[in-house]
Amino acid sequence: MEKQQRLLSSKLFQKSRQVEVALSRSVLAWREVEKSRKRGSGFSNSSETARSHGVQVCEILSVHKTEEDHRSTRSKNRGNQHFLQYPHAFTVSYVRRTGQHQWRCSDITFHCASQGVCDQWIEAINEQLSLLTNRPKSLLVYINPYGGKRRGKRIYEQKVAPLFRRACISADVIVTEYANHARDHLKTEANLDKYDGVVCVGGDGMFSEILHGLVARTQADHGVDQNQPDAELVPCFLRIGIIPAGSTDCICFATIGTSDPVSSALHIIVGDSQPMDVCSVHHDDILLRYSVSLLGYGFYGDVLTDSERKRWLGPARYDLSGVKTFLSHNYYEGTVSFLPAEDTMGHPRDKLRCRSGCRVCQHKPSSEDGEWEMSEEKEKFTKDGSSGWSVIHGKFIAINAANMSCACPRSPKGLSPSAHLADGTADLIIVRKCSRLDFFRHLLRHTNKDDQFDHPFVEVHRVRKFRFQPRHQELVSLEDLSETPKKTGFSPMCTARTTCSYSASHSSWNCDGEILPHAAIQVSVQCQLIRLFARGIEEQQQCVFEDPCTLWAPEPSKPHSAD
Ligand SMILES: CCCCCCCCCCCCC/C=C/[C@@H](O)[C@H](COP(=O)(O)O)NC(=O)CCCCCCCCCCCCCCC
Ligand SMILES: Nc1ncnc2c1ncn2[C@@H]1O[C@H](COP(=O)(O)OP(=O)(O)O)[C@@H](O)[C@H]1O
Ligand SMILES: [Ca+2]
Repeated sequence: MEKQQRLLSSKLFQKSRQVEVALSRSVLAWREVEKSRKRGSGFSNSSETARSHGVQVCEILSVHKTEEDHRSTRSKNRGNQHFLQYPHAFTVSYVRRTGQHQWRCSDITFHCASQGVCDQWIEAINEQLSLLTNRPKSLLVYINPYGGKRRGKRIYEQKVAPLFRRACISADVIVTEYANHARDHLKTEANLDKYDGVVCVGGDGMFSEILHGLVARTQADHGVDQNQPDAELVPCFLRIGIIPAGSTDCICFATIGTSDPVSSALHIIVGDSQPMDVCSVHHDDILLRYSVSLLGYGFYGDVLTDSERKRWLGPARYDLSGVKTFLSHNYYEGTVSFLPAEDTMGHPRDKLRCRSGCRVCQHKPSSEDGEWEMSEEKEKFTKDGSSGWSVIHGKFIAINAANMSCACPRSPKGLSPSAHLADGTADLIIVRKCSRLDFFRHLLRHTNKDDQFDHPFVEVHRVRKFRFQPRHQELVSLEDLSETPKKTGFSPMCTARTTCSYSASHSSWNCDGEILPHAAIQVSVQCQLIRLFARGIEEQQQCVFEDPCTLWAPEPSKPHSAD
């Protein structure tokens, strides 16, 4: 094992135990000094039995002097010789993994013999922390006070703000007063030069506001016309952090592995960075919206439309509307065309799950790559009327485009368990007209380990672009492109009827939880357009880091000791 260079080492006290403490560029480690060798000076490498503990420097939040606490500890330990010998203390706050992707902040206090040693430790750790340049120092926070169970403000103030303060991060907080407040503020007013990131406290709908504000601002600053479906969009510079306080929170769940405000805050503090694909949704030459999670027509569109009328119910509205929509059992007729992503490493039905450091996402072809040019060529060729695009006419219960897994507490593996966060593709899931029982079987598989694509009426394709054209396209006036959705009218020629009273020729698109006013859309995946303060879901073993024991190996020359 490669030996790490020790920057500082001391014999200190932790609780009532004497410990050896050492700092390298990457690890802060400590281990109990064995009784037999307590009188010796410096470190010994002969101890194979003492248990080493350690924390990666990149997962230390902060270090500070422990004055108040220390005094009370001293009085508690009156008479204890060690505490009289070690009257100064410093506390290190660090990330501790508590299972199921949950992170917590833990503190450890080390007691030192002199003020000088204590200061030296604080300075040395702070120096290493200052080298971590990806950490945000200043954040712009938007809170939706009405998202989810209306707990956004309390969650931020009680769970997140204290951690930001501990990590010396300054935050300007805006509690939104109306829908699209955050989007418009970001788009036109906010002085973004002041910040290292934007934090969204709310659900997927609130995230969508931040996304639209930031992407629109970035394109405006670079003179890019978002309405052009072929425009090359400029990636957003600022990262976005999500503090989950909504109803589904699938963007947070699928990028961190849990929807937990404290874990999210810690990922922001350590300065994680996760690139994310964004789907642009156009109707002819007008940009309708962007989407990062689910674009769903039919079932999920109908669930959303119905649930909006039940907002007062909070997150439970989706379950109620889900059952109602399921019983309605509507289907819709139309044409789906898509450009398959043939040049990617993965497939929607493989077992290559997108995890922290995902190789499929790293492999994504860049615009300079031959691979990418080839697929662009193929597309042009197709527009002339030949191969490349695939076309499906039919009757569909649901058409879902999952740009990421869409894992959430309701469906822990998500709509498309092997979809990738940043590979430049989306998984297009087509559920054809089938019986209620079959559709129920398909839905049920979103909640267990069975393959939801293993049905004859379901097909799934990994795509770069797709289009949908409903069978009977109503005429849409330009006013209909405004943000307030209008209910589509019944076409007199409407034939896509169901056996139930609740039926319409067209459904709506559910775009990250917002209703789209158009049924006919053209969608294109914009590879890695944004970045989140996240790292993707960690494999359980990824929490293990380099063994701090290497720090205890003997130094060739005397280490810089602060004993
Ligand atoms: C039989 C049980 C079936 C359970 C099926 C669960 C599937 C859940 C898939 C969830 C995909 C979520 C994709 C994310 C969407 C969000 O962007 C978006 C906005 O989130 P926000 O409110 O935080 O802003 N959320 C949504 O659109 C919510 C979708 C939730 C759909 C719930 C559907 C429940 C279906 C229940 C059917 C039950 C049939 C029972 C028959 C007796
Ligand atoms: N102050 C506000 N008043 C009303 N609506 C708001 C406000 N701030 C944000 N919104 C809107 O609330 C909607 C739902 O927000 P979200 O945080 O996603 O909660 P949920 O997950 O419960 O849907 C979004 O469409 C967002 O634009
Ligand atoms: Ca993707």
